Amino acid sequence: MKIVADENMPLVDSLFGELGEVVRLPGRSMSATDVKDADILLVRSVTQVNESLLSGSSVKFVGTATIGTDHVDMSWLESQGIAFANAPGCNAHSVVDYVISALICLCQDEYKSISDLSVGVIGAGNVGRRLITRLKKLGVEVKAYDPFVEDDSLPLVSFDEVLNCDVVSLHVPLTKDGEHPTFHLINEDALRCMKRSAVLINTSRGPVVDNAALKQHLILCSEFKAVLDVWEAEPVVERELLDLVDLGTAHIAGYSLDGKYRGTFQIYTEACKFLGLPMRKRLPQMLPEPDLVQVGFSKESVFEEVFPRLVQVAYDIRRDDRALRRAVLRSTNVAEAFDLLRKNYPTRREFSSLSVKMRKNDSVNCSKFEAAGFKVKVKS
Ligand SMILES: NC(=O)c1ccc[n+]([C@@H]2O[C@H](COP(=O)([O-])OP(=O)(O)OC[C@H]3O[C@@H](n4cnc5c(N)ncnc54)[C@H](O)[C@@H]3O)[C@@H](O)[C@H]2O)c1
Ligand SMILES: O=C(O)[C@H](O)[C@H](O)COP(=O)(O)O
Repeated sequence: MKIVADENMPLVDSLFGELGEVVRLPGRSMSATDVKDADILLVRSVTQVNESLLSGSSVKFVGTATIGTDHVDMSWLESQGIAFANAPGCNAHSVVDYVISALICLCQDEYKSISDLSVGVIGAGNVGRRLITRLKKLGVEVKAYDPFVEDDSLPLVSFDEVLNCDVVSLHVPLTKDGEHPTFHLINEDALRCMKRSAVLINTSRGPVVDNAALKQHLILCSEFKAVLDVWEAEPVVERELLDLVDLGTAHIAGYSLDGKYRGTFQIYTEACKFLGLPMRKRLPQMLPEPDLVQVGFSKESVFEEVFPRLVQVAYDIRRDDRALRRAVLRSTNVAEAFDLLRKNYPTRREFSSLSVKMRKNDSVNCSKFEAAGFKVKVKS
């Protein structure tokens, strides 16, 4: 059996190696010739999986180690009887870590606490729900908008109402058809409805925000802030827009090691099911021990003061912002520099890989650290 896989997918050899011959290729330039005689195709979001890639090939199963599926023509795959799997929720916690790190960073600049904010979450799926849960437990006022979800446990409001929050964070798939398409969901009109001093965070897909309208809005409204992990013309990043946003990163919100491993593992699980083979590997055995396992604070520490520092120890979004700005400034080929940053992304672990050492009687702070996504170890 021949398995063609994106070269930037971890664990492929150890998981799929025993199923067949694995050939690893750059995802963005994968061609019909590359995949013609493959049985299994494993991709990430940079490979367009459609008729022109797969027509006449022997591919029977396609797996994408991503949450998003907008790069895959699923109806064509179905019409051809080609099985398909993505990895729902695989890196959802990583994206939530990213958003919390962004909020902490912006709050620090204004000497504010995260609990001073109201946050509007657009899209209450795997990422949105986890974000809502963590933020609510941290004392943040949260509202959510999702026309496809009915759930009394969620703080669901109308689109206009969600846009009225201090922060609006996008967690929708990129869709162009149907009753509620998300292409340019945030356009000139939506931006005008938001507060003048609002923050827009986009970790979904670039075209969910009309980038030209956002650029114009940032030029006209100096108080408005934007945090962009995804860009409309990826892998090209418009320099002028990058200069205007507060934080800009190279589509790495979901790039925790945990999330990437989970993504490959989820499609390995689906491939084994498809092939009717037993799964011989388990994910926890494969994840390495994190470098930083535990942190502790002095007796006098106050949660509000140590929490931002803890978040930045676990994941500091400013490092990824600096890396993108440096790459874009120095490179003559922005697209290549963007892809290289993603290919060489350093190991990042999820908040949940880090334990906070607490005193036995400190139940209030224990629950706050847990709410933020960290593990808590109580000193006996
Ligand atoms: N930047 C990254 O690294 C990264 C990582 C993971 C996911 N993503 C992106 O984030 C998206 C969301 O991830 P998820 O795991 O939460 O997906 P999900 O499918 O679990 O949830 C998406 C939610 O969006 C809702 N939705 C759809 N159209 C909507 C609309 N017009 N308005 C409001 N809500 C709408 C759906 O009902 C669903 O509840 C993915 O599709 C992917 O494109 C990006
Ligand atoms: O949809 C997803 O899961 C994310 O956007 C994913 O992290 C993108 O990473 P890529 O597949 O481009 O490496």
